[in-house]
Amino acid sequence: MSDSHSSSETVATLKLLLIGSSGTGKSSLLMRFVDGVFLAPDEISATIGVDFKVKVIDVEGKKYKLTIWDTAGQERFRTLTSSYYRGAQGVILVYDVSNRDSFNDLQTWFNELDTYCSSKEVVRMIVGNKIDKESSREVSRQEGQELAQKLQTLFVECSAKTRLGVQQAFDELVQQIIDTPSLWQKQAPANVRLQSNTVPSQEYSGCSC
Ligand SMILES: Nc1nc2c(ncn2[C@@H]2O[C@H](COP(=O)(O)OP(=O)(O)OP(=O)(O)O)[C@@H](O)[C@H]2O)c(=O)[nH]1
Repeated sequence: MSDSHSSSETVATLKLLLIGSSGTGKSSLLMRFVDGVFLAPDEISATIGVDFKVKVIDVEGKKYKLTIWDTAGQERFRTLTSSYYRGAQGVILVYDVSNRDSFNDLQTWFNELDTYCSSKEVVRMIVGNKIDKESSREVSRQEGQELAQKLQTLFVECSAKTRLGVQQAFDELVQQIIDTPSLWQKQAPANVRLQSNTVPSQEYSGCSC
């Protein structure tokens, strides 16, 4: 997969979400993936509400527009939760490998995901971030893998700081979405007359939840 600077002729727009407890590095992962940067702790602030970034990527000669949504981990900043989940095709649940509480919190995040995004097709991935903090690691790679197996999600460990594993995480998630056409190939051709009980879509109608 590679970057593309033009958003023309995109095959589909894919909506991806980042969820997980506060401070796990969701905004940092988004910035690393989209902008290629990592902000120092004194340069980054907690997300208030929702933020999103757009990136066009090239997969096997076809362009896909990713809209990647980053929500606040802190409960008091979370609003409009259901609209945030609506239409998502891929969800990344982030924990911090140096913070066991953030790993234990994953079940709660998973429950929220199940509540708002009941479709079994939506691609889920657990990401253990901050692997550069190896000396203060509290959650082993094996534990992460076992939870992912139990919850039937993809699993990647990474570091937004060093960028190790970040591209791989997004690549695997997007590839799995592309391999599940029913998630995003719901657009009716412009010249097809829709049945009266069919809701017309604009660019796509990947509302999977
Ligand atoms: N060492 C290290 N620190 C990281 C990494 N990713 C993020 N951080 C730091 O962790 C802190 C929290 O990062 P954020 O990206 O703001 O976390 P968040 O999950 O978006 O937090 P909320 O917006 O409150 O939900 C910041 O000080 C980051 O610099 C990483 O891979 N390694």
